[in-house]
Amino acid sequence: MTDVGFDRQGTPLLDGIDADVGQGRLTVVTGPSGAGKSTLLRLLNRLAEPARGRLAFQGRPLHEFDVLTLRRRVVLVAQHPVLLTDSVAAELRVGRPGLGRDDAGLLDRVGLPEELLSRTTAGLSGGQSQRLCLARALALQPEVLLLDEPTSALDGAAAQVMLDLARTLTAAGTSVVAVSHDRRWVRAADSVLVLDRGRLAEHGPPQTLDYLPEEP
Ligand SMILES: Nc1ncnc2c1ncn2[C@@H]1O[C@H](COP(=O)(O)OP(=O)(O)OP(=O)(O)O)[C@@H](O)[C@H]1O
Repeated sequence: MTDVGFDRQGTPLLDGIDADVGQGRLTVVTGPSGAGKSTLLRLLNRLAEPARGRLAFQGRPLHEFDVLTLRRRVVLVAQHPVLLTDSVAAELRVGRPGLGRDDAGLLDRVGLPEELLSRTTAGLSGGQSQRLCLARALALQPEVLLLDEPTSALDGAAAQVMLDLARTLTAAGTSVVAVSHDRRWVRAADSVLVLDRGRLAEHGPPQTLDYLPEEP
């Protein structure tokens, strides 16, 4: 991101954002509510388009990518899960109809039991739905995973599974960018972007930051 800005109804919502998301790194975007964190994440796979500045992925301007191709490589898991099918097994195949018999493995990676495979999506809890959306995203084997508040619907143990998964993914070369208010995520990050009222207030490894989220 180079000098990136985004406006809503003529008012700058993000401005002057300069940042790098390195390959195989965990980047955490944090800061007060309404600072523009989700909007920043949406810019990274063209769910929002910048009003100013430049975004590039692997050296190529983001606007040159075919949107569908980009969104299969840079996959966003939204804060509020949207399930697209009526069964857990079908949900895992949304992006990869030819997916083999790795369903149980995908569920296991996000901390869901294999028994869910025979269930409908209708009866899932918020936390289960959020994790199923993440498993659906993992089926695409993304190069970059964008996570918006990945632990907002999870208890402490399940939240730790998510953080461990993020670190496993980065160790395997996937880049993870997560919006989070959780101090554990901030402390575990390779790099942190602190947004405040649409500006990049701080950017660096966690130990160099003044800002620490209120949530434990
Ligand atoms: N669809 C929309 N229409 C109008 N305003 C919006 C819309 N989406 C976001 N905003 C506003 O843009 C600003 C930034 O929103 P954004 O969701 O990016 O912030 P955030 O830092 O992710 O907040 P939070 O931590 O509360 O999720 C906020 O003031 C918000 O009210």
